[in-house]
Amino acid sequence: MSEKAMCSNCKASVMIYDDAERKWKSAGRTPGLSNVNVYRHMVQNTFRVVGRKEQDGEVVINCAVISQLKYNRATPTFHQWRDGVRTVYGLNFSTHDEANMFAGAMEDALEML
Ligand SMILES: CC[C@@H]1C=C[C@H]2CCN(C(=O)[C@@H]3CC[C@H]4C=C[C@]5(CCCN5C(=O)[C@H](Cc5ccccc5Cl)NC(C)=O)C(=O)N43)[C@@H]2C(=O)N1CC(=O)O
Repeated sequence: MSEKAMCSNCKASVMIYDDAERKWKSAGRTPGLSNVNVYRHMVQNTFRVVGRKEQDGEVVINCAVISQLKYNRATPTFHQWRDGVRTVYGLNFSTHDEANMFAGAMEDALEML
């Protein structure tokens, strides 16, 4: 397996900011919790965030982690970042612990880039 999970079992509601309407929308077909993870490609040394809905496995986020990424812990359980282009992602975590675990994986990835 060429990709390694950097954190285990973080649950969050994955949101995307709708600039036009100036409000957060749930990523994917329906609102709900997703398993979110940061994956490290062990050969290319690249990283990406993947989130799959708990209910049906729908992939609701698949976002490259680029070195310029600014990861913002807006609140202890709501973290956000911009992808390189124009999408603002928000993760509304179930618990502080999961938020800290995910943020730690993200910050580790950014240090390795
Ligand atoms: C799921 C509901 C959600 C839960 C939690 C709170 C937390 C604050 N919050 C927000 O949306 C805050 C309030 C102001 C608004 C204005 C603009 C936004 C939206 C788009 C990005 N942004 C930036 O402030 C970016 C962030 C950034 C900094 C640094 C690096 C990267 C980034 Cl992305 N700053 C720049 C300078 O771009 C924003 O996050 N905003 C959330 C929120 O109210 N709710 C409740 C609801 O919406 O009902």
